[in-house]
Amino acid sequence: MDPPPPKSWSIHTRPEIIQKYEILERVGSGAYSDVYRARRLSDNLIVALKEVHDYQSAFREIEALQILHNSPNVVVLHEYFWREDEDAVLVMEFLKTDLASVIKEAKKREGGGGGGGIGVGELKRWILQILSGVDVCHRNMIVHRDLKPSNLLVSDEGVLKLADFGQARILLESGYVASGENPQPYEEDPGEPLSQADAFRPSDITPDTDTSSQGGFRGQEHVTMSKEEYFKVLDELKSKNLDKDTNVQDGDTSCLATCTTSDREDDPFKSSCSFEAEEAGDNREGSLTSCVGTRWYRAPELLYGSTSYGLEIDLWSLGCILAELCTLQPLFPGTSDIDQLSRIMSVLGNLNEETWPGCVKLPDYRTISFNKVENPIGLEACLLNRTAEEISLVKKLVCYDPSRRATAMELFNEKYFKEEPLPVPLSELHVPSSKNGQDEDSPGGWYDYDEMDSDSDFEDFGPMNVTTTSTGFSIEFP
Ligand SMILES: Nc1ncnc2c1ncn2[C@@H]1O[C@H](COP(=O)(O)OP(=O)(O)OP(=O)(O)O)[C@@H](O)[C@H]1O
Repeated sequence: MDPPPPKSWSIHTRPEIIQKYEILERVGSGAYSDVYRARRLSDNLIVALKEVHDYQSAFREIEALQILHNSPNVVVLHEYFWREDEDAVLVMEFLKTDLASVIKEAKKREGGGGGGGIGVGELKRWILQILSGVDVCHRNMIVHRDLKPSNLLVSDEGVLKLADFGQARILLESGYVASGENPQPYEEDPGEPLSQADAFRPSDITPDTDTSSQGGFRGQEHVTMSKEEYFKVLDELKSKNLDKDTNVQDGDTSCLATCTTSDREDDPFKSSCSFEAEEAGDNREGSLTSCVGTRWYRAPELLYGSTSYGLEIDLWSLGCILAELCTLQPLFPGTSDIDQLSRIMSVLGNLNEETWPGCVKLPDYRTISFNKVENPIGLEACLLNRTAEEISLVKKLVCYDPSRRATAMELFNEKYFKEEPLPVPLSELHVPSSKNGQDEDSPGGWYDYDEMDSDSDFEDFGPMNVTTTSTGFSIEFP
């Protein structure tokens, strides 16, 4: 029998919750939350109760999940509890495993000679599900900002669902995202899930009529749009957003931008934010913080401090995830932001106007410079023994210039998914029975990215020369 959960958590003392749910155990903790497995007393449904300790994170998650309601590859929000001065509690469908565990198990099979890795048909099915989830977010102009294998939850049946929208933002017009009012308690009505009136809820935000005609901002209709049309819509929305932004503070909130010469005395990166940094940098006027996402999956524009990025940051993360599914190894497992960039450069080559027109305008472009990478190894070297089609898929996403990254919708139409071996049905996927190695004390299990905790870990670099420049410093790794 499970030991009783600790009673010190506030969720156990809230009558509105314990009247409806029996809390069974704590299944995980994140930067902003504790998540419990619970039983809904009315019908014994097993649910996840996510107690979110950060107002903004809770608001964003609720807002995004309501807009994405009924999307098959996004976790379902059944209900939420929201009261002033108390943590929000989100009641979600319970999904007992995730893609990180799928990868971990596949690796074990490979090591044990049990058939090896993830079969191509399986790989295709996993990828298609991820693309479907990312596509519906992006057609709703929602940038997830923290895509990684452990945020892709998996049901017993093999259905993959995007979760953890605590860092998500809706890239629509200013003032369109959240009014600052508190959402009111909300309960899913299966008949008309998002139609309750009266109080403000994030679901009261309706899409811009100009753009909804372009292809459905809700649900799962898959509208065929060329890349040009798709980006035209995105560009229109982005430029509308920018027109209204009179106060974009590029650089102020960046991870590296604050490294000035005066910061160098002790540790040149002491001012770097951690990968779980607070989002104080985001503002309602449209300037975004670059301190989002988990480092290994963080796009180069974020690492260089951009505060005016778009959906493309998710596409970079997606590319890293696809590569990881292919090789069962993280593509760029950086131990600090600088190490992250240097790993990327060793594969893709130096960042310059040729590889990414406009990169010199990135807030931190001149703050730090890297040695010239004479012979970048290329993505092929990271994807040994994978097919040309698989390498090409990853290349379409893992490229410097964000405007060159393929959209999720484009990737759907790749020949790769229509060729033999075809994507397997869900029933043929290897679904782990739990999150690997997970226990109460180590909710993240084997895959908890401990090594990413520090942003100022220079030990891995070996010798380096730090030179003061007029704008900051330059580091050379001889
Ligand atoms: N619906 C769910 N069903 C089962 N487990 C879940 C569910 N949602 C979250 N979890 C688990 O709870 C833990 C924390 O969840 P989540 O990642 O959403 O929180 P967070 O505070 O936003 O985390 P992070 O630090 O990764 O941003 C994770 O181990 C996750 O797998």
